Amino acid sequence: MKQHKIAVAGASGRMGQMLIDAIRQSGDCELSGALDVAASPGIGADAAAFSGHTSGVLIHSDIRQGLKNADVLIDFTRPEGTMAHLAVCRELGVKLVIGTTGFSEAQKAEIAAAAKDIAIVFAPNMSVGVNVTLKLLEMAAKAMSTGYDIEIIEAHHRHKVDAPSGTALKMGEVIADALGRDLKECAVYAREGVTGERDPSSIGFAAIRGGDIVGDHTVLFAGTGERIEISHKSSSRANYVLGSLRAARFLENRTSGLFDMFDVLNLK
Ligand SMILES: NC(=O)C1=CN([C@@H]2O[C@H](COP(=O)(O)OP(=O)(O)OC[C@H]3O[C@@H](n4cnc5c(N)ncnc54)[C@H](OP(=O)(O)O)[C@@H]3O)[C@@H](O)[C@H]2O)C=CC1
Ligand SMILES: O=C(O)C1=N[C@H](C(=O)O)C[C@H](O)C1
Repeated sequence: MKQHKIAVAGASGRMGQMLIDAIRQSGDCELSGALDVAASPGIGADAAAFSGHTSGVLIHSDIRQGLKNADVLIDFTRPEGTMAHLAVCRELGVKLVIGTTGFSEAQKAEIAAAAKDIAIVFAPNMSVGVNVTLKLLEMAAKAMSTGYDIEIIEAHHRHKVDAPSGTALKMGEVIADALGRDLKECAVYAREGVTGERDPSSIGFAAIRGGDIVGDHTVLFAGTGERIEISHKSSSRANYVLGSLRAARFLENRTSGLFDMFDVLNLK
């Protein structure tokens, strides 16, 4: 019995395609709709065609059409796409798993407001490993609150459009919170020229883009006579896909509220 009727936004994208295949292979999920932007070459094609299968679901650009049979929408698109999907989900009472990154503060506030009416899981990284790493970072930051310089280094494929990654920013937030700092005040996103000595209260970020790197994150705690590196490396997007389906299942009995992967994985 297929319990979860899932629509996928960004159906022709890297995450969308893998998700559609994972839904096909799951025992309990059914693809109920597929969305993409009007200009996408995938519009009108069967959503599973890329993997040589037939789902019977065509990729639409009409959001209402794509959502008409869905319990939950999983969105891996761009912030402007997510915001358009969010408005229609709210209107139709469709739950939402948001994996997209790169939102402004105003857009995040709109997502939080919509969660008063519909249940939403919103997380910059759906992988179990990354979320466990976030917990490790919380502990490490508390234990190394003085005498250690903190730098966050991330590497992603050449197609990624936002930097630093949503995950790197989340790592920065978790560490800043653990240290009683405000990331907005202590983050350093770029260094060039005569920068002066490092401010010990700063949290630095470095973003590397190249090739087909799926997603690597390292947090460096550099002290005196030692340094500690806490790393997570993705070898495929399967971890994000499996986490997204867990998030969709988690929403089954929830009608409203804003959740993250700590809620889904019981890490709070
Ligand atoms: N939370 C997590 O665990 C993860 C998050 N991500 C995030 O998910 C997002 C997508 O990543 P990825 O799949 O690699 O990206 P892709 O570019 O491969 O896919 C994005 C998809 O969204 C579509 N799209 C683009 N703009 C819009 C829009 N305005 N409205 C609706 N659809 C749109 C694209 O269509 P077209 O190709 O025609 O432009 C494409 O189908 C990124 O923000 C990324 O950072 C990625 C992996 C894991
Ligand atoms: O764009 C990607 O690929 C990824 N984006 C997410 C992010 O910005 O953190 C998650 C993962 O790192 C892959």
